[in-house]
Amino acid sequence: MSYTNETAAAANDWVWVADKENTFLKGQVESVSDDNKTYKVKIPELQNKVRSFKANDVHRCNPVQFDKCDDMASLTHLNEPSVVNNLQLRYQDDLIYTYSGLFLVAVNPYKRLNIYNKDFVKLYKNSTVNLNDTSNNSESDDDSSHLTRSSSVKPHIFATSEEAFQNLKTNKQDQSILVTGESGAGKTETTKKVIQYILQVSTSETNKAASICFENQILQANPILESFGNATTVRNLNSSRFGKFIKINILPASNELSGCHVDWYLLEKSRVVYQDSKERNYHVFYQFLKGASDSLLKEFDLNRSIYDYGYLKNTNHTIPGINDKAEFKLLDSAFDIMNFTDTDKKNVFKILAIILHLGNITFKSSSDSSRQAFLEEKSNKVIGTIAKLFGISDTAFKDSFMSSRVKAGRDIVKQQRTSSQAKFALDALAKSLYEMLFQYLVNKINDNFDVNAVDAFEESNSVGILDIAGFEIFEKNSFEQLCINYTNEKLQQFFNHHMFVLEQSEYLKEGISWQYIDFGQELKPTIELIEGSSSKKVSVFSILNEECVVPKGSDRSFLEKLHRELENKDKSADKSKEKFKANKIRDGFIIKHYAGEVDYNVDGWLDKNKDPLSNTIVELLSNSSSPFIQELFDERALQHSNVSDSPVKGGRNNKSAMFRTAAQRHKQELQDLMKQLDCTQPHFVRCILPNTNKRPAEFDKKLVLEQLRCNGVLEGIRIARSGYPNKMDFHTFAEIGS
Ligand SMILES: Nc1ncnc2c1ncn2[C@@H]1O[C@H](COP(=O)(O)OP(=O)(O)OP(=O)(O)O)[C@@H](O)[C@H]1O
Repeated sequence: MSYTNETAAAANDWVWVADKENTFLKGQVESVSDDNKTYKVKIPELQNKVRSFKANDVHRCNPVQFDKCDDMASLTHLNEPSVVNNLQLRYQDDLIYTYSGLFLVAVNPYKRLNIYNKDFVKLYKNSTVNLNDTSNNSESDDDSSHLTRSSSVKPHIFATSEEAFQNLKTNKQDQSILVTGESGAGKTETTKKVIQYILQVSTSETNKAASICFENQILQANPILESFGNATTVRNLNSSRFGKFIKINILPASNELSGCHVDWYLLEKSRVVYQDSKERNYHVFYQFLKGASDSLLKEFDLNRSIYDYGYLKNTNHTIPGINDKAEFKLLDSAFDIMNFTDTDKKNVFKILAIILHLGNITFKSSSDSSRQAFLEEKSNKVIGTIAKLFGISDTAFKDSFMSSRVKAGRDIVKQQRTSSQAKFALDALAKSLYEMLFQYLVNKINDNFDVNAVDAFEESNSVGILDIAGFEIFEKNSFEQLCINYTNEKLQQFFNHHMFVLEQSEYLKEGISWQYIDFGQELKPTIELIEGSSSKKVSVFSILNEECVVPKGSDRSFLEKLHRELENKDKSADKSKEKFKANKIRDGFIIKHYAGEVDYNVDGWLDKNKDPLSNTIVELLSNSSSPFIQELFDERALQHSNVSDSPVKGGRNNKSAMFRTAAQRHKQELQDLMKQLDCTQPHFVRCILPNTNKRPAEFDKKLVLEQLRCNGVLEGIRIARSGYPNKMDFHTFAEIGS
């Protein structure tokens, strides 16, 4: 990437040069070719060897007074190596937070730093400065104040939290803090720090008891979300496998906490039935089996050995530093604090037990030519246990996954499934149940906050913290990556547009005539390619949804249609088509995202997008004799009917027909999120993974650079530089001029 306003280097200048092994090295320019295209540079780290470089691979170093600078936007020479070098120098001194214009960059320290205690809260409390202060000579008519972080305190997540809190109080406007980054980069820890800070500065003096009780509840929602939504992965021992948006409501007049609400996105439900080697299922399964009482386990026909369960037995059972038994105790008390009754808790554990048993239904390898599924002998007992827990009959349950109903002309006929089809149906049920359980838990947490909401009649404002995975480019990219990359594309668009609005208002305030480009528009073609628009009906999602309902639709027919409809063969002016490329060699397609080209493979996309549950099983369970199971499936059916284009027909038993595809659901949820974010004043945090070994003090420059390219930090710099890159307040300008 090159930066338009970067000044070219001359002889004797110190520069950064590209280097395969070290990412970049420092050197001194010996000479520049007449056409300014080639540089000869002497490199001390390579025994003063002189090497030739193309101009694009040579970037000027900053004067030493800029070393470890707090805000990288102030660097004289703003280029990739300078940004990475500044972060590295700071990281070595445990300065993990750095500003880059509107971004707060946070590099994971992988060690406890003593920078989050009460003294630090005190330091940052009331530390913002008012940009509209008259002493700043601003002639703005705008009567809202803009409180921003002060340069007298060091960059910190508390400074960003304080900025949000003060703007909420002063302008009575909702705030958002958007935290993104790779897995293990520190998003969840950062989110917790924001919550910790907001809770500490917003505690009301007048209603202290109520406030502390509420604070406790907000903090206790976390163990529940982590037990059910986090798992050990290769990257992170406690990885959140879902995105969340936590809104903390505050009464601006009294600073009192008044409520809280959690929304969640993209739970990785495949983990319930399958985990990569060295990874685990969701924490709660291990906590439950290790920590529950003997009588509770007996009630659900479970025993303690993790090796006895198909969905757990191939996973790492013990993780150093994680005590599942102790965590179960914490979960149990979190349930109590969140007002879950004993019956509620039993219902939750019952679903976990059903899922564990579902993984134990196994099939004989079939020798018969029909390839019809045959159960292993011991599975009949498991089926009996599951049916009892579900509150349905054994035979009806067995029938629901051993056979399917297919349309033959006007009739519906029963067809026996093969063992892999039956296993697929069972796994689908386990995954859906887990997702429904997660939804139930979040609903219950939110209901509890609503009941405890302080002074519901007074208007409150919120600080919303979004903790969501950043852009993903893996070796193999599937539907899940498309959803997360599409989300990040939208969030980047939101950032670019926000920056545009801010810059534009600056120029207007100063009376500068300037045609500023809305960089948010640059992302539109990619977003439209994925989700479609009123003018562009055909998109990746629309084709995928269509293939899920047409007879004989398959991953292959989906891919063929994508190539047919979206490839820009006629070189039309359709900008979104420029963002699409077929990849015939790898059975997939390529999308040009802002963060780079991503190669998607379409294996399994139709199954991932469709309702994984058959009508038969939904009907069966919504008529269960267990009120909880019935309610769970009623809830699901209601969700479907709310968004369905067609009205509910045929009453209760027809509810399963109202399903939304995963793509439709995610598109809708994202639209709702963006609508909420649009009404907030946003703040942006980018978490950075410094190494893949989870080690303190290790800084992998290449890894960091890749993240800065993907997470919009370098994009932000590019945009800033396309306007007036350096801004000076009036006094300084006058001083320099005189
Ligand atoms: N500010 C911090 N101070 C100390 N340790 C930290 C900090 N941030 C992150 N860590 C360490 O890094 C680990 C991973 O962080 P975290 O779980 O927040 O990552 P994440 O970005 O939320 O990952 P995922 O997307 O997988 O959930 C933490 O468990 C902790 O050990």
